[in-house]
Amino acid sequence: MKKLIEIKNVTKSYGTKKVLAGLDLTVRQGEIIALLGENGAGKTTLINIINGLSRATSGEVVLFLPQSKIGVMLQSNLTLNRVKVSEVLKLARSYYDKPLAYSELLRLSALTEKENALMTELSGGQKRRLSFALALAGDPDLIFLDEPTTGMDAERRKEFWLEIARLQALGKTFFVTSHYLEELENIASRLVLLASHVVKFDGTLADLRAQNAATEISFNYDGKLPTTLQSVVSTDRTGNFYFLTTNDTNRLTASLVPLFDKGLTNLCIQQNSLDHLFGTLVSADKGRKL
Ligand SMILES: Nc1ncnc2c1ncn2[C@@H]1O[C@H](COP(=O)(O)OP(=O)(O)OP(=O)(O)O)[C@@H](O)[C@H]1O
Repeated sequence: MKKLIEIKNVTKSYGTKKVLAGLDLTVRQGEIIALLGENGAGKTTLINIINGLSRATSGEVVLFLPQSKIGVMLQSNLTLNRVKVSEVLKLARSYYDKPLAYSELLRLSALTEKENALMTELSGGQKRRLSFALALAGDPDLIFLDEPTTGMDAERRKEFWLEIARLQALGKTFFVTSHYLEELENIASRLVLLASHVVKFDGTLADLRAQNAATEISFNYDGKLPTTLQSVVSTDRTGNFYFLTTNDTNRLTASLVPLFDKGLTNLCIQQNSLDHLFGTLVSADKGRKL
């Protein structure tokens, strides 16, 4: 697929504070990249550098598309006093030679019923959706979404991600940051984890599962687990709730069978979640630094 951005050896420091140190990344058309990292890892800094809102201390960002074909949905909503939804959408369109049709922008904002409402009258989730539509006003090919679903309820989040999937099918590319990892799990085609100032992981969820532990097994059990359990990668215990990970589900489950007669209940087997894998990677990274 066509290259859209190439980031080469980018570093960024604020005074003596190092945020990015030799970061390399290539973005290709049609990808939905989830940019992951703890608070302060440098996600917004990287997005700002790519968009020319902040300057890298050194290194290079090469764009293979015009800046006007990049849309950005910032982390905070812009709210103008005494301006209606319809007016701000029309204003955003006026900045571009080939904007999306007004009716399409209104549909993307999911505010058809609120077309004549003032921006100040919108709820938090509605403001987020309006910010999304504004980012799409110029019909961009690459869209940055910084914490896009903050304030949206479960149903609105679902609708939002369906819209992203629809736009991806049309060839649009997305770069997303969110602390709601469960919603990125299904949509992201690629995960990029920032930690210790560099890209610590770059690949698919399947790659991440293969490199760590593919499956989570949890259950309730009173007492200590026997040493006969097979293929356990990690064990966590809170009271009588056990949380195990494994790369060989069948072997571990088979070795748990004798515990059914000894009070094991609520056995649950599922694919390792991005939430848990992220935690594993971040703590491994911190462990290495000690
Ligand atoms: N203008 C600035 N001046 C000084 N330090 C800054 C500035 N902007 C960001 N930082 C620092 O750079 C680091 C990275 O911040 P950044 O906002 O990029 O992190 P983030 O990964 O987006 O975090 P979050 O998940 O909380 O949004 C933080 O330690 C932050 O305090």
